[in-house]
Amino acid sequence: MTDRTRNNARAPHQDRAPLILGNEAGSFAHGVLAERHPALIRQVREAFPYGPRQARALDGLLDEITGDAVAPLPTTAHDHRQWSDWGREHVGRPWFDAPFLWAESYFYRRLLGAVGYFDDGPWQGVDPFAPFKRAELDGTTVDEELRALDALADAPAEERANALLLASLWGNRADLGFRATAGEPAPGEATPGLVADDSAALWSLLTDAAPGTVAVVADNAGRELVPDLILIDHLLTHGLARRVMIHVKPTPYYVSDAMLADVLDCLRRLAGAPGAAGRIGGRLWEAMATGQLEVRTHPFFCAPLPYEEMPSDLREQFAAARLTILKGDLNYRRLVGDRLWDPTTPFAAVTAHFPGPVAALRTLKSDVITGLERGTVDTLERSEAAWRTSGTHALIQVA
Ligand SMILES: O=P(O)(O)OC[C@@]1(O)O[C@H](CO)[C@@H](O)[C@@H]1O
Repeated sequence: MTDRTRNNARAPHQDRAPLILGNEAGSFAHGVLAERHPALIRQVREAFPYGPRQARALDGLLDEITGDAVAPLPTTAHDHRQWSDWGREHVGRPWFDAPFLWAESYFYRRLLGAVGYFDDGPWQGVDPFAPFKRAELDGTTVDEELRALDALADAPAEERANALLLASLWGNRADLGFRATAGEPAPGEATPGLVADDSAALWSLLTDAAPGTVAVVADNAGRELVPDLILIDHLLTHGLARRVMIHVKPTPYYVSDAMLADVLDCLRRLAGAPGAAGRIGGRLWEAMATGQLEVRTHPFFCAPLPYEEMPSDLREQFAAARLTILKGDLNYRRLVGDRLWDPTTPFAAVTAHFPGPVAALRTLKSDVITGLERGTVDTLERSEAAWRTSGTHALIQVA
């Protein structure tokens, strides 16, 4: 048992920070529920020739999220009981009054229901976000990013490692959910900056003397997952990890979140590229075949719950890992709790529930933040109003 598995007590700060709700006009959370979600329904509706039943269901969902109370899942849904349990306090009440994390998660579940994702029939399992993910992965930006690997091939190992870590970190900017609202600027257009950098601690946990299993909890597909996979290749080929488990979502979620199909698309994209990228793709393909790289999934990854409440089977997997790397903003919100923390609240305190060493690689795209120095917070507050949500800043935090 590690110190962390013993330390399952609630962090002392846990009850003091308020949960983020969607009902504060002008807040980031309110904007997501009021603007981003309706825009997303319209985009999905246009991206497929859905039949009248699906179109009606999407229109109904649009009406519901913009005005009506939260409706339950139909009693015939496979996960009806689970969601009625999770939604006991929210169903029948305004969408905006629910916790932001719950409302977003339930929105994606309802969207999948509207397009018939779980129903018997030809639309079963058709990812409503696939056209957006595919367009991004096929784009020329990915070609450029893959070509840049050739220049890195001869760089000293440490320089290469740090460049790949940063590429994986900043890959999190390419989040298609961000693009759902027309006119919203693409994230990260301003000069990027790290607000916390524990990269030295991260590398110190990964030693080639006694490499262990590394868990990577993936976030977005495409332009985020490609650099994640490249980083994983680096860990495996340099003996910094004996095995890597990459955890992905079981169903479509938050627009661009990665599923197994997306991992396969990215591997094909890499393997089909010329130069260093193609060699990396070939090695990863082989690593999948030998089990050195394993894709895993779990229903909890689409649950509206913080990691503190993860089930024991997942907890055991993370406890067994030398390091778990959690990618992206949503994983961060679920790791520390979707709360309005004082930004100087220690990261180690709010992640004490996590069963093993954990690293967060995240660009800042929501109000949640912990573990900052007071001076950093003061500088950020003076310099830019939207530093928490615009994706212009990022962090590497380790505990
Ligand atoms: O987890 P990711 O992909 O980095 O970000 C997901 C995200 O864009 O979705 C939410 C809004 O829908 C935000 O909290 C968050 O920024």
